[in-house]
Amino acid sequence: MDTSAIGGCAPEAAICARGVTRDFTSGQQVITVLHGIDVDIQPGELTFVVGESGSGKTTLISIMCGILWPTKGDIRVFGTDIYDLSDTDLVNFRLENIGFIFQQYNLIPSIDAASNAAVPLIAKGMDRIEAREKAKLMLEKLNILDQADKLPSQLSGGQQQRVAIARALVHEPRLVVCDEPTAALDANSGRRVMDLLREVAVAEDRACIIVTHDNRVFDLADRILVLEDGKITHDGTDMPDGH
Ligand SMILES: Nc1ncnc2c1ncn2[C@@H]1O[C@H](COP(=O)(O)OP(=O)(O)OP(=O)(O)O)[C@@H](O)[C@H]1O
Repeated sequence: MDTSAIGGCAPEAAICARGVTRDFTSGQQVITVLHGIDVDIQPGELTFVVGESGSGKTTLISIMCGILWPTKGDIRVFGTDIYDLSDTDLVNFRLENIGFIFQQYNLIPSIDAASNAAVPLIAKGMDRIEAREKAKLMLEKLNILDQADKLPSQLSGGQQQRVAIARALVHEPRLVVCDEPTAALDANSGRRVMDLLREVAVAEDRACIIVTHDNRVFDLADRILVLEDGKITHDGTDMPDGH
């Protein structure tokens, strides 16, 4: 495998980020939100990204999952330099390899929960009936099979979040990226979702990155990265002292 494009990338890394910088323009002002992030995410690990509001967590994971271009720097996901791909190849790469759960669930309002959860399978060409059946198995694991025929508007916030989680996991992607996946859930449902993320997303050839403020689940992390003002200030198996 060619590792020349990104310095020091282990071929087995799930994600290798080098010098990742992201600027946003607001009026005349340019704000640098990420300052040259270098990090490797290992397969088989549940990695948490924590940090104050505005520290750049969502920006970082959006870049890692191929939906937000870095201003500078490189990202390699399972050996592919994703921002060197054409737009079509990047869409296909995401479809094949990445599941994401964002704070906005982005469910399609006109189709029911099972069809929403089946979207990645249908996009990959699976027959609709088969895709719905597979999606229902995931809804069952998330304890909301009884909501399968309901429209998103008929579901509570926590139920909608679980449909979004089912949609992210249904095609068994190698990389799962989640922004606050337990935010709308009670403690038991939150644990259940974390167990499922571990079960589905963490295997030798897979990885899962979770942005969370939820200290109820910190003990489940294999690795915790703390982001402060767009820089990684802590990288360890636990939270830094005093947190
Ligand atoms: N599209 C954008 N245009 C301008 N500024 C942006 C944009 N997206 C993010 N920002 C700014 O970048 C900074 C980091 O945002 P980001 O959402 O990555 O932080 P975060 O750590 O995920 O915060 P939170 O925990 O509140 O979700 C913030 O100051 C935010 O206002």
